[in-house]
Amino acid sequence: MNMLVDGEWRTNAGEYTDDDGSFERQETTFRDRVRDDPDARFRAEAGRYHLYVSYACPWAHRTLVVRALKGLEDAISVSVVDPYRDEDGWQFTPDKEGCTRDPVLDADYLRELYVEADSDVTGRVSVPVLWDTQEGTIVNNESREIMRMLDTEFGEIADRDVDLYPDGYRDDVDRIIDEIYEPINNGVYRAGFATKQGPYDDAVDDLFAALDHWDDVLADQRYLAGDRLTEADIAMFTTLVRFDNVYHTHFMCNVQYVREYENLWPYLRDLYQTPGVAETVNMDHIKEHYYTTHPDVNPNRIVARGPDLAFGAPHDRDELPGGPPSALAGVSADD
Ligand SMILES: N[C@@H](CCC(=O)N[C@@H](CS)C(=O)NCC(=O)O)C(=O)O
Repeated sequence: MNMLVDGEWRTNAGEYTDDDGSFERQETTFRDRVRDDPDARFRAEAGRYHLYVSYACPWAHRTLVVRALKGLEDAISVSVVDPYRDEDGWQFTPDKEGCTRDPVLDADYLRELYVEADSDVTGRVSVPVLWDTQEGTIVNNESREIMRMLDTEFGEIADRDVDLYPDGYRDDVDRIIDEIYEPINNGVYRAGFATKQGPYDDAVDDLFAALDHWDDVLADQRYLAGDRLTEADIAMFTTLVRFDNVYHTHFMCNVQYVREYENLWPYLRDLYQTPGVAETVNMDHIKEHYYTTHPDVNPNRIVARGPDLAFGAPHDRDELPGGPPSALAGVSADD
């Protein structure tokens, strides 16, 4: 695998899978927090933080959705890496459609930012990254924590009063994010990167048992935690929106398409149609990344054509109690 070891880039630093053929996701390295507190080292401020993402990455996508829903576009700037990741890791290719340069170091590779933050860093060079332009360092590179910071610590700075971790729902939101992580969010990777039949079968069993479960839950409630849109839905969304186009085929999660689920498919369309969300989905980057970046899985790098999904079709979920935050009413792509 490709990673930084003591600040040096290595392209042969061990394997993705353990001896049993099971995929193992590494712990992320930078775990500081931005806080809504004037005395905090990383205090919430407009214009101070920069977010590095790939449109392809479901983890990074979570942070983009929260940024869009809260209206943090002016306060937190973004760089988008090339969806194709080769041996050199994530790269900045500003001339490519949808990609941007790095305004911080004018770097060619994301790994340069990691080394700038810690010259001895050992770890994977992953997105998302929340960068502090004041200290010139990485605050955090764990999507769940960045999602929470953008949601709860930038209240005064955000354009919209959108709370995705509301009082009264918090325990459920945390529990659901935990519950869907291993079988669903990480489950598709466990299936796709398994190098033996047993771990693949286990991953697929867990994945579809969990999808069946949440499909049942969503028969009677609009969102995962009930009648409110929360961070748990965002965590689910970024996996579901990639599912039929990528995970079903590329990662062999082909027991069922999401679009065949009675409730998950309208739920996915409902989330997609929530103001601000559709603009965060770049299916070209998503498909290019997965189909071209994993030579062990798809050595010829052919990008599968279909399916063309009707994310904009009516969903009828508004018949259930609740709905998107009222602050989003009337918000359109141009706002
Ligand atoms: N736990 C991390 C995982 C992030 C992650 O694995 N991102 C992938 C892209 S989808 C990545 O950048 N991988 C590059 C690598 O691991 O070398 C998070 O949720 O933020």
